Amino acid sequence: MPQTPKTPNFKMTARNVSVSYGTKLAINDVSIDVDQDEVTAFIGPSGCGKSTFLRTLNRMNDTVASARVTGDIKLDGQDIYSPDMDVVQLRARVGMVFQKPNPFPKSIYENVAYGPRIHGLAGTKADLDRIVEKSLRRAGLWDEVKDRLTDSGTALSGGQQQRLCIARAIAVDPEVILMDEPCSALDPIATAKIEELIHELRGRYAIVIVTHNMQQAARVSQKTAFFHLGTLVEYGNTSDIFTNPHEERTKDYITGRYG
Ligand SMILES: Nc1ncnc2c1ncn2[C@@H]1O[C@H](COP(=O)(O)OP(=O)(O)OP(=O)(O)O)[C@@H](O)[C@H]1O
Repeated sequence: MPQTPKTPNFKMTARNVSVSYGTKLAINDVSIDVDQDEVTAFIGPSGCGKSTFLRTLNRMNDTVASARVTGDIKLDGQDIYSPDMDVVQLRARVGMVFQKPNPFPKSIYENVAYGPRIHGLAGTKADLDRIVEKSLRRAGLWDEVKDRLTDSGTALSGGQQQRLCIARAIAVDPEVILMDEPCSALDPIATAKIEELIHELRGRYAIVIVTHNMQQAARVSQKTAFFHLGTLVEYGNTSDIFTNPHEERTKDYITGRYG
């Protein structure tokens, strides 16, 4: 039976976004919609601008002095580059998980409790305990750490550390989670756990993932964007991008002709 196309439910919209570092143009005129209910993957050869574009979605590029972003990016219709946007609040709403797991050198509990505490999300210690447990459960880590919440987060395995970082992002109740090559430092078993987790989190959060691994993009995402030399070459349903790409450059990349 033919599938009824899903009604789009856009959480973020980017229009004509360009990014330069000094005089070097890293992203040129990219427009994309991020659907609330889907996982969106960014793929493309090294240096094509995937991470740069990802970081525009929660203004992480603000931290790079030479970076200049132009164009228009909206979250629920609100301009995230508007002068009255509270960037701390924005980064709680649009959370981020990095390539290398980066837990704070604090206890497992504190890693997760820190954000809710500074954002005033818990009135009492019992509230905070509940948020910590819920976030660790959602990140698929609770059973492994519930008896050692006071141990240091940095003592966990790499895969557990990455799930702790996901729990830390979840704890402040984000709407969007950006993941910048979240499995590149992990072994295949830890990678499979993160991919499983992405499946479980889909729908609750809009998820955007940068990955070098095309099989991973095919496994975890519903939409794929292919970047090359700072431009968005093709964006569409993951199944179409991998089986029936429209653009020659996409075809060459997914068949391994370059990259
Ligand atoms: N902080 C920075 N300062 C100057 N140039 C930068 C900076 N970050 C990235 N670039 C340049 O911008 C371009 C895009 O880099 P970016 O890291 O976004 O690409 P990428 O597709 O994510 O690459 P990779 O897959 O290797 O991580 C590259 O030419 C890179 O050298």
